[in-house]
Amino acid sequence: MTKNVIEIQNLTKQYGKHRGIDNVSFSVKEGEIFGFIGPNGAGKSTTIRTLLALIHPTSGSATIFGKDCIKEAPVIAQDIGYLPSETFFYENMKVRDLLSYAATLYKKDCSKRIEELTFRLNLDVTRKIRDLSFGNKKKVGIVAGLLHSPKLLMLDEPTSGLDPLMQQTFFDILREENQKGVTILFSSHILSEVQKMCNRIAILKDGKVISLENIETMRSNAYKKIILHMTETTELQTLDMEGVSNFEQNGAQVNFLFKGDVNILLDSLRQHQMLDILIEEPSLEEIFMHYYK
Ligand SMILES: Nc1ncnc2c1ncn2[C@@H]1O[C@H](COP(=O)(O)OP(=O)(O)OP(=O)(O)O)[C@@H](O)[C@H]1O
Repeated sequence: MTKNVIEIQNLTKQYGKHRGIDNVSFSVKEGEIFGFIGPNGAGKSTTIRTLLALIHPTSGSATIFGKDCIKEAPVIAQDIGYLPSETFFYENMKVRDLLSYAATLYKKDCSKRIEELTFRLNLDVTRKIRDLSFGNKKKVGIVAGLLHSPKLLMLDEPTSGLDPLMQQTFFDILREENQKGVTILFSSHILSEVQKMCNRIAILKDGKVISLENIETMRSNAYKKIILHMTETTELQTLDMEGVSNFEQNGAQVNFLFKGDVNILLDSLRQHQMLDILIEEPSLEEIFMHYYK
């Protein structure tokens, strides 16, 4: 049976009077890419920071590699790579020096891996941190998180600031790591990137895990948001069809969510004159409202 790399039991973090996370429980299996998704303020960072013992839980417990994540934090840290959502580095240091310094935290020679990663991410190691753009600082964070070839990666909103090409390179690197057996906890508020990368996801809302899903199940239940700009304001009676929900018509603009065979939908729409059609991914809030009906 596959081992659990992370096991979280009833983890609660209260920031004084403010809710951080409330009774969070889930586990991540060895070799999994596990998505951790939720809107801003849901508690993703709080969960990750508690697992890393950067903050202490109010109650509950968690283990990583079978060890208590608070009591044995220093031992566990040797095998974890962490990419925080916002990176803070010594602004005056050169990238090369900063990465060499980060490598001294680990009991191994990381120089070859630093070279490989900075090359792949096209990161100029001769520049000072303060002269880097937001995206390039993010790349420094990625290299710092991966340089010791950890067995577990905890990535908190890792793609913010990376251009699409770099995101692709970064995803390629993550997939290669995963193929070597590395387990990945990937937090995001972008459903599409989680769907692309992950095997399973936990959905967090208001500090609570509201659902644990297999990504395949989630995909087969995927909603699309459809926005139509009509040439006239006639009522779209024909859209009273299976798979349509949250239907709203405002003059010539029509919005609704659709789940099902898009060909049937397009056949139905063909009967109308339209100026434009937009097909978008619904927001997480919309999915929360409709996916779990
Ligand atoms: N240091 C703190 N003091 C007080 N409240 C905090 C603190 N850090 C987080 N919180 C609160 O805990 C809740 C969870 O925040 P958290 O940063 O974990 O969410 P998140 O899912 O990572 O959101 P985001 O996507 O915006 O980073 C929020 O309501 C937030 O206001």
